[in-house]
Parts: sequence; C-alpha cells; structure tokens
Amino acid sequence: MKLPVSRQPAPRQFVNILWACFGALFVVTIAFLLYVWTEKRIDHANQQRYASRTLIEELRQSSDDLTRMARSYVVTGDPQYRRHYQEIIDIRDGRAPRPQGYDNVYWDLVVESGRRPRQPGAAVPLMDLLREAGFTAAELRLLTRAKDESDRLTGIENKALAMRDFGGDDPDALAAARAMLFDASYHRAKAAIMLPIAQVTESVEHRTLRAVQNTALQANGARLGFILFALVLVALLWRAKRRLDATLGCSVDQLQQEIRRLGRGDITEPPPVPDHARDSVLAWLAETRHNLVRVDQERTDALARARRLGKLYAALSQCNQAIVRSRDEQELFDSVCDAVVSHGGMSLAWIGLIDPASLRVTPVAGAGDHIDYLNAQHISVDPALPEGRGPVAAAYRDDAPFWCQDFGQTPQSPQWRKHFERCGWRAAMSIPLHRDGAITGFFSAYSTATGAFDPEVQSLFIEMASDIDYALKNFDRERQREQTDQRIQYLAHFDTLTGLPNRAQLQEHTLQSLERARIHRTPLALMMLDLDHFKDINDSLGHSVGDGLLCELAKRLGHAIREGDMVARLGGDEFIFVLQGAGAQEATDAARRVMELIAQPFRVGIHDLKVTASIGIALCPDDGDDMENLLQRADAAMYQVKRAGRHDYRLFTAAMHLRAARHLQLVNLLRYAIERDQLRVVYQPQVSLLDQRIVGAEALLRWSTPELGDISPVEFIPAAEDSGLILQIGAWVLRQAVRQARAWLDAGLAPLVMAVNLSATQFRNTDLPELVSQILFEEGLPPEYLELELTEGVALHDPQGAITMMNHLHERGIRMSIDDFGTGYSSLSHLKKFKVYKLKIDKSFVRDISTDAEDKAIVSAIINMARSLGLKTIAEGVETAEQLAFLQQQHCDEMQGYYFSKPVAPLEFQGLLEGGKLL
Ligand SMILES: Nc1nc2c(ncn2[C@@H]2O[C@@H]3COP(=O)(O)O[C@H]4[C@@H](O)[C@H](n5cnc6c(=O)[nH]c(N)nc65)O[C@@H]4COP(=O)(O)O[C@H]3[C@H]2O)c(=O)[nH]1
Repeated sequence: MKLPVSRQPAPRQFVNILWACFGALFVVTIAFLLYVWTEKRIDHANQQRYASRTLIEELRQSSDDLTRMARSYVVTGDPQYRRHYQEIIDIRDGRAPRPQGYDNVYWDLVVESGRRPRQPGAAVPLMDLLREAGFTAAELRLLTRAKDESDRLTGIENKALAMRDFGGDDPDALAAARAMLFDASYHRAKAAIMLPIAQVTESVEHRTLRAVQNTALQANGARLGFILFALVLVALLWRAKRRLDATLGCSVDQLQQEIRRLGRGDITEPPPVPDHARDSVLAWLAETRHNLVRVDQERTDALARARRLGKLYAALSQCNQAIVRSRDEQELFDSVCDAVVSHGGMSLAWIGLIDPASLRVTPVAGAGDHIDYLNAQHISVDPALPEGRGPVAAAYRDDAPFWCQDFGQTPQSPQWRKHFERCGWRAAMSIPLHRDGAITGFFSAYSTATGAFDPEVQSLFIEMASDIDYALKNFDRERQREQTDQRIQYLAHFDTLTGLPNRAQLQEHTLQSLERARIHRTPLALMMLDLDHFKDINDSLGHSVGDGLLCELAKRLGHAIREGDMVARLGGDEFIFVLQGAGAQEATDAARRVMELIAQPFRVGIHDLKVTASIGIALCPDDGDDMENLLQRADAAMYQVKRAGRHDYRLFTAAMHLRAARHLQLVNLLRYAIERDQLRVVYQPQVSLLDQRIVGAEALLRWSTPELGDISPVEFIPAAEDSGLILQIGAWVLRQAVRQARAWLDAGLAPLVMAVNLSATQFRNTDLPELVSQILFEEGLPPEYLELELTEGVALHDPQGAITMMNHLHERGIRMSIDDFGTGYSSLSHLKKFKVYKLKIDKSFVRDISTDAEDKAIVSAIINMARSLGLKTIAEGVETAEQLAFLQQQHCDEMQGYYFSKPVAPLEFQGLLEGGKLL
C-alpha cells in the first residue's frame, strides 16, 4: 500500500554535499599522495646527496688510506700495511669484493685479529658506482680527474713501496722511499687529487642541497594543499552531518531505534518531532507511523466490517436456506430473525405484520435480546399516534428502508428513545415487506453498534428483505396453487352451485355401489328427479331465485338420503339418487319421501315458492347393471311422468323402454329427412270471422318415412327439438312457406298472411332475425305477409330475451302471434311489451266451449283482454258450428279448424283460395 507522505523526498542538497564530500576526499587523497610523494622525493634527494658525498668521500678517503698505508709500510716495513695498501686498491678498482656498507675509513674493515667485521659484498669498481650515482657530467669529469690523479699517486707510492721492499732496512733506500712519500711532489700530487674532489664536493653540495630544498618546497606546497583540502573536507563533512541531522531530524541511533520499533510492528507511539524537524526523516517516520496507525485502524475497521459483512452474508445464506426450506411464513420469519441475530450479529431482529385497517403492527416473529420489548409495545404506523413515530412508521411513510445509524443523533419520539437507551441499541433499521405491491409488514433489526448499517450492510438487508418478499410471493403462489388444486378437485367432484356431488363423483360412486351390489347380490335403485316447470321460475323470477331454489332443494335432498346413499346434481334442475340395497318398494318409498319434502314451500329471498318434481326410477339388476343403462331408464321413466302431467314418480317399465327406443329411432331418421326428401309442408287456412274469407295460412310440417310411414309432428317435433335438428328443419319449413306465399302472390291470388310455427330453440337463436330477413329477401316476399307463431311457453321462458328478439323481428316488419294462448302463465305486463299482434286461443279451450262454462268464460276473457291490449284473436281447433257461433258472438277475429279445412297440400289450398268463401 502506498503511504500518503505529505512532504517532498530528501532534499537534493544533501546529495550534493555528499558528492562534494566525496570530491573533497578525493582531492585530499590526491593532495596527501602528492605530499607523500614530495616527502619521498626529499628523502631521495637527501639520499642522493648523502650517497654522492659518501662516494666522493670514499675516493678521497681511499687516497688518504693508501697514503697512510704506503707511509706506514715504508716507515715500519710491516707487511700488513703492504697488504692493506693493495687490498684498498683492489676494492677501489673492483678486483676484490667490497665489504657490505663500506664507504668510509679502510681501518673500519680491519680488526687486530685480522678478522673482518663486515661480510663481503659485490666487487664493484668505485668509478662504476660514481657513474651510476647521478653526478652531472662536469662532476663526473672532475671525479674521473681525481681518480686519475689518485692512480698516478698510487704509482709514486708503489715505487716507494718497491724501494722499501727491495731496499730493506737500507737507510738510503728507506730515506729515498720516505722522501718519495713526503716530498713536495708527493704533496702536489696529493693536492692534484684533492682539488677536483673539493670542486666536486662543492658542486654536489650545491646541487643536491638545491634539489633537496626544491623538493622540500614542493613538499610544503603539497602539505599545505593537503591540509587545506582536508579542512575543506572536514567542513563539508560537518555540513553533510548538519544536513544529515536536519534530514533525519534526530540522531542516527534514535532513527535506527525508531525504525527498529517500526520494523517490530510497534506503531503505538509516534516519535516526538521537534518543530525544526518538521521536514525530516523523523517527521516522515512519525507521519508514516501515523499513516500506519490510520491504515491499521482502517484495516481493523475493514476487518471488522468484513467480519460483520461475513456474518451478514452467513445470515443471508441462512435466510435463503430458510426461504427454500420453510413450509410456511411463520417458519420463514422465525428462521430469518434467528439467522440475523445468531449469524448477522444483530442485537434484535423481528418481523411484524400490519393491519391495514387499524395501521397496527403486530410482531409475528423475533429473536435476540430484549425480545420482551416487542411484546410490551404497541407499534403503529399511524403518525397521529405517539407509538406511530418509530423506525417502522418511518419505513411505512416512505415505503422505503429506514436506517438509523445513531439514535443519539436522530430525532425520535421520546418514547422510542427511552426504550432504545434502556436496551442499549444505537442503530436500527426497518424495511417494508410487500405482497402484491402493498406493504404487508416490516423486517426490523437493532444493533448496539453505532453506524452498524453501512452501505454494504444496508444492501445486504435490502437483499434479505427482497428475498423475503420473493418467498412471500412464492407462498402466496403456492397457496393459490393449492387452493386452485383444491378448487379443481372440488369442481371435479362437486357441483359448484349446490355443493352436491357432480356427475364425475356420481359415476365413481355408482360404479363402486354397483360393484358392491353385484358382489353382495343386493339390489340398487337409481332415481332421477327433475323439477316441474323450473324454467318458468327461472325465467319469471330470475336466475338468482332459481339458483337459490336449487340450493335449498339440494339441502333438503341431502337430508333425505340414508348414509351410504348419494344424491348428485347432473346440471340444471336434474338430480340423481343412488340408493344402495333399495328394491322397488324402498325406491318408491324414497321417491314419496322426497316428493313430500319438496311439497313444502321453499323460501328464497322474498319468494315463497311451491314446486313439484317428476321422478323416474330404474332398478339394478332388473333394469340394467351398468350406470349408463340405469340412467337412461330412469330418464325414460321420468320422461313418462312429464308426459303424463308431471308431479309424480314412476318405475321404469318395458313400455317406456320402447318409447325411448322409438325416440332414438326418430332422431336418427330425422337427421336425414331433408336430404331424403321426406318432409313436406301442408297449409291450413285461417279465416276471418267477419267476412269468412281466407286471410291467412298456417304452415304445418309433415314427415313420412318408408320405415315408419307418416309420423305426427306432435311426436317428431319434440324429438327434433331435443336433438337440436329443429334449427335446420325449422329454417327449411320457413323457406318453403315463404316461397309458397310468394308463389300464391305471383299466381295472382288474394294476399294472405303465412303463419309459421317457431320452436323455442329457434326463437332463442340470435341469428333468427337475420335468417328470416334473408329468406324473405331471397324469396322476394314482403315481411308483412309473414307471421311467426310463438308458443306462450316460448315467450314466458325468457321474457326479456323474448322482448329483445321480438323487437328485432318487429323492426324488420315481421309479425308475431302467440300460439296455444291460455295454456301457459302469461304475465299481462310482459304481454304488453311483446311486439305481437295476435293471440291464438288454444284448441283445448275451444273444444268444449259449447258445453263447458269455464272454457267459455276463459275464451271470452282472452278475447276481451286481447281487445283491450289492441291484439287480434284467432281460435284454433274449431270443428263445429256451435263453436263457431260462440266465437262469432264473442267477436273473435279469426278462426282455424277442421270445420273449415284440415291442413292441405299447396295445390289443394290454392283451390280453396280460388273458391273464395268457405262457409
Ligand atoms: N283436433 C283438431 N286438430 C286441429 C284442428 N284444426 C287444426 N288442428 C291441428 O292442430 C294443430 C295446430 O297446430 P299447432 O297448435 O301449432 O301444433 C302443432 C305445432 O305445434 C307442431 N308443428 C307442426 N308443424 C310445425 C312446424 O313446422 N314447426 C314447429 N315448430 N312446430 C310444428 O306440431 C303441432 C301439431 O301439428 P298438427 O299435427 O299438424 O296439428 C295441427 C292441426 O292439424 C281441429 O279442428 N281439430
């Protein structure tokens, strides 16, 4: 890590001074060497001076010694002098070895015993030594002259010595010999030697002295230079030391000690830095220590944070594991709170759920210290309340995490502050939890450490909260899925409206019951129940009333069965009973009981309803041993009850089976009736009673098959309706009738209104107005010549739908009449809204009007009511003159019946038309 050092690095001056020191040291060294060299040169000059003098002295001394030896021998005749004399000459001329260190008086070489005190050296002629001794040429010339003079004197001396040798003790010879060595010529010869020697000596003295002096002068200069540079060096070193001290800021020892401390990792106390040393190594060291302390602190903080984060990551991991493992919210909340406290190092963690109505927050999970705090608190997010100003309320207000790093610095309601101080909490957080985008609760945590929620910790907690949100969403999804599964399961087995078992469960149950019956050879009854005229209730009072009735009925039926039996709803108002162990007797008893139950009025809303039911019963094994057969047969039995006037029960019989089989056969054949050209339309005249003219025709369908011959519409029209084939067949009839009306118009016959029966299925088909218009358009018949006959029941089943449909047809100019009027339960209020222009009085009333006073009254009432509503009336089934008379008397508008004509083929009808009046 790079430490932040506030000042510049060591000044350059110190280095410069150091370099100057090195330079000075170098110069001092050179000066010293120079000085030493000059000193050596002085020595050398002195040595040369001394050596020169010694050699010159040896030349002079040897001459003197020779003189002395020669005189001594001549005087004494002692041969040793004679030998010494010769040895001196031999040494001087290099014929005998020169004793070591010999440069002075010859006698130094001779002791009395004859023993020589010095070791012999090399034999070097004196002249050679002189030549090598560095004399100048002039000096060497003088020395050579002196040597030559010495050698000449040696000649004289040799003569004297020879005289002594040969003269012996002869006084003359002796005197002559002595004279030769002491006379003036001898002295002159001697002086001739000494003169050049003296000259040389003087010259050498001068020369060598001068050389010594010169060299001494140079040596003094070198010494001076050395001393000077040494002083400079000392000065520089002093400056360097000062600079070093200034740079270091303390002594090297102290610095070393400080660095050693630093090296040991001891950064506790930074060294004291005096003011003048603010820009020194010591200061930097102090700063470095300071920085190290800071870095160490930061590192410690980072470690602590990393540890805290590590704990929180562990808590997050635990939280995620809890999300994966928890089976429900409570387990999740408990686990998360535990994880945050035990792994995340928080003092307390809790989760509370909010009641949106009261804005109260109820803790549902918590862990950590002072958990009792939660239970004792009223927590709210209502800012109007004192308890609604805590962390949770703050998080709620902004729908965002709330962080409080230091309670001491945060304005909180005194109530919260008191609690937090008591519990030792310094920091807190609260994060809203969401469900479907709305706040559902809060995830809160408290810490005893100030600033515990730094950004990393915050983002971890936010992540944790979003994980909890995610888990809650998953729980919701799972719950929804379970509910959906249960719902699917329920829907798969139960009827949603009544809660009774549905067809699927009925099937399962019946199969099991049949199996049991087969194994135990016991009987079983299957009972089908259908409410009578339920549709009328549904249509007149609304579906909700109808549904209410079915629910009430289901309750009663549920109570009517024994344990082990079942009642299921197949749909609409159709219920099935499976009665185990029930034979004919038990089944009819059960049917009776059920009918009695149903006979009691039902209270649905404000309505008291009285209903009846038709029940068909099939028995196992007599009528079949599988569910399909038994159901078919119970249905057939019930159908017979319906046909027979309803409100009864009936056991299935073989005859019913035949009827059911016939029904099936009819449907099968009817499917191909059009394409096999088995259908035709006949027309029955409708006559005006005012002038007895044919004013209309009713189109009636006829069906004849090779297999079954002529089949009555009373039989096949219901089959066509049941099978849905009526839509196709009805459209075909409509087109035939319209086409026929157009043909008669085209034939120039008097215009008439063509009445065509519409079944309920056709009337409910929303495409009807378009179909009728299209046929009229395609066949070219104006709409006023068409009349659609609706049975009263058709209009009553869905009055509102009927009104809408009639309006649509009316807008297209198509007329409508109500067929079979009087058999249904027409509401006068509805009748007013119906866009019909004619009521057709049912033939059942007409049949007995001549004899039955009640029928007379009814027919009379219908005619009067129609008149008051501005509607025409037509009576059907008029067969007798009496009937006709009564109707005329009642001012009925039109009539239709065998009395005038049966339904006839088109050609025949055309004949009737062309015949004019029928009566
Ligand atoms: N006893 C007696 N009967 C008389 C007399 N005058 C007419 N009738 C019969 O009364 C029925 C009148 O037709 P409806 O009431 O609409 O009753 C019709 C009608 O509801 C239905 N139907 C016939 N053709 C069609 C059709 O094309 N479409 C639809 N939806 N229903 C049709 O079949 C029913 C029976 O039709 P039909 O057998 O043709 O029987 C006809 C007719 O032949 C009479 O003086 N005495």
